[in-house]
Amino acid sequence: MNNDIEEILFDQQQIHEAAVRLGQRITEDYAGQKPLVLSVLKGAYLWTADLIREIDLYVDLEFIKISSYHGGVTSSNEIQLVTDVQSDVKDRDVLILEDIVDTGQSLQFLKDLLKDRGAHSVQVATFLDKKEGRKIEIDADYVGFDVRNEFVVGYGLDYADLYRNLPYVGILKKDIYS
Ligand SMILES: O=P(O)(O)OC[C@H]1O[C@H](OP(=O)(O)OP(=O)(O)O)[C@H](O)[C@@H]1O
Ligand code: HPA
Repeated sequence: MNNDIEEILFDQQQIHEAAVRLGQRITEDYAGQKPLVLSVLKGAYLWTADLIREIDLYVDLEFIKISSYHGGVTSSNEIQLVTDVQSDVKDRDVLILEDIVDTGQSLQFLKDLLKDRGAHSVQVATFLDKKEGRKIEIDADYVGFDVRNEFVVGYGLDYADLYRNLPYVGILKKDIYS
């Protein structure tokens, strides 16, 4: 599996430091509040596990599963809600945890959904931000790392549902998917 990686971008130590850095900022920014942390499956499960342990607040933790990349490296325009959040988001301060914001379509879908359901505030903490990939003008509030316009895997991020268990983030060799 490691042989399929062109270049390692972020190792375990760098990832840990990003979680600490963002956790501290979120703890300060949400002081006195009890945010509803909404983890977006499957990709954000490791980021969620690491980041929430660096947030020194009472939080509710919920999961939602959406799908846009149907086994390949290009997103479909159609986002599907696969598994819905289990609690009411009305009047809640929701902090979405994403592994990556690329085209921005998934994030737009989620923000619209939460706003429609009456969330008081919606912010986003993404592990990776691929700004060059954007098709929709949308920004995350907290970013672990900016990443260049390459297909990356590991630390929750997949290609064809594989590589999520790599402990680091790397660029996938092009011959794997071309
Ligand atoms: O900004 P976008 O272009 O919408 O891409 C970002 C989304 O794509 C990936 O999810 P995917 O649909 O592949 O599901 P997964 O989390 O189960 O891998 C990733 O986890 C984000 O949720
Ligand atoms: O670069 C990526 N890698 C894995 N999943 C993704 N979803 C959007 N962009 C990516």
